[in-house]
Amino acid sequence: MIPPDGQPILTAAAMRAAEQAHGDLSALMDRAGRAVAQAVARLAGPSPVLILCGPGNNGGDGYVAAAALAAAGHAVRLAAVAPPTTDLARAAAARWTGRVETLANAQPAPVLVDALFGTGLSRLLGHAITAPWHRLAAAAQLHVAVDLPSGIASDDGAVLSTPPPAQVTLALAALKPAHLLQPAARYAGTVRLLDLGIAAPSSCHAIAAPTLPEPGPDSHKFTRGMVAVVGGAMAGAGELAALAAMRAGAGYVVHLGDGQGPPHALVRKPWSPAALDDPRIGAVVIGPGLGRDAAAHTRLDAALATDRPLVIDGDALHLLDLDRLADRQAAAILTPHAGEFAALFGKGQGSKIDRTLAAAARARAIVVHKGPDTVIAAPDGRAVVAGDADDWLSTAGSGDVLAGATGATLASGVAALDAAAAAVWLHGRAARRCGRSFIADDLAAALSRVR
Ligand SMILES: NC(=O)C1=CN([C@@H]2O[C@H](COP(=O)(O)OP(=O)(O)OC[C@H]3O[C@@H](n4cnc5c(N)ncnc54)[C@H](O)[C@@H]3O)[C@@H](O)[C@H]2O)[C@@H](O)CC1
Ligand SMILES: [K+]
Repeated sequence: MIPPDGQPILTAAAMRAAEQAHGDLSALMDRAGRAVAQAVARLAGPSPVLILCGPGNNGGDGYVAAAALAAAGHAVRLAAVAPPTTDLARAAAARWTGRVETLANAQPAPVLVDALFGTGLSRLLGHAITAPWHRLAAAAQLHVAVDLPSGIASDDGAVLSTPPPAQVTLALAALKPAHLLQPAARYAGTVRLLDLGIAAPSSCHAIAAPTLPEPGPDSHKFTRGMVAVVGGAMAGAGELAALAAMRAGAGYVVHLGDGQGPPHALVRKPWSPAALDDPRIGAVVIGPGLGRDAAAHTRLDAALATDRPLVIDGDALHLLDLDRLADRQAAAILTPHAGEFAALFGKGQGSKIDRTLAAAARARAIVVHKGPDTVIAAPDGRAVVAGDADDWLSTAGSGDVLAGATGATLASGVAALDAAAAAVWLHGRAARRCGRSFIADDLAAALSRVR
């Protein structure tokens, strides 16, 4: 049971291609079912298990798992929604010599295993399936999904039919987008990967703890990374971003604009375009509290005209002409939430991952598409997905904190995609450290503890 951090994410088609390339599908199902049995046995302890099997290969995994649990002496029953329809599932079902109960009449068990549908789900689940399944799940103490919670769309995380939430989802061979994308991910509970020994290459991965440069004996404030935050109409938002940049590890942070007060470590200068010419600046953060007036336009213009790496957030995203990015050599990271993303890139097509990749290609920049799930995409087709954001992050200023943290990681010298992913990771972890009803200032402070 491998944690999802850093693991490849595959669409259903890519997963099928990886299975085909492996060749021996029956051996693969055998491995999958046994791995599920082992995981369920560990989770269930001595408690009796009821496995619900669908007609396809997800159900096939369920039959193999049931046979393996029974062979190990575990109390296990099985209920099916329909007879198996694939050769693989039929062969798997033949290995289960126990009784096959109907879903409608099945009695509850303390541990319920959902092997109804996986990556092959193609339509809504009927009431004849959902009603007894919800009844059985409500009576169970532990609900485990095989590969995916049934009823959710593997590739885009849509919920076709609302499943009873699982506490644990056992992803087979690789993660699927729905394990991390909302709204599906909230039904998956804790996701654990079962390694089936097949190569599952992907340019899309789950977020993982970053490797960021550590200060050494020869470090000084400018080698740690210098960040310039462009202030604007709402000075507090820019200052919050500046504070976050300091807490995320930047050695020197300057706020260009109005505003005063602590922290004393923050360097304050009045806005001037010339201030951006300092060659020591490793990243310019623009957008938090910038406003949308003529002055804001001028400041964004000046930032785009520099050769410094940029983090573009908030108001600056509303003023941004994407074509201006095409001529720039230095990296740019855009951090839109859903509304800003739609305004900049339109509705788009496909999953949040597809749409963010298309946006990154269009902008020729790293795009951090924020939300309860955050997708970070690069123009070269790589993507990183962060699931399960802390719900308490829905607080004013949390985006400013992310923008500032991104300035720090970008100024530290790591590649732009890694810098963006690192900041998202630090931000997410900081939120967890803050507990409940925290404010953005607490979040910025917690970045130090996460670093
Ligand atoms: N990833 C891997 O390496 C492996 C995957 N395997 C399993 O194979 C699964 C995919 O199997 P399948 O492609 O057979 O797909 P599923 O088992 O997910 O479902 C397909 C079957 O369900 C029917 N169906 C789809 N939606 C329905 C609905 N709403 N109501 C009623 N029937 C519906 C289809 O007509 C088809 O018969 C994976 O999720 C995984 O569990 C394993 O067996 C082997 C290893
Ligand atoms: K399932």
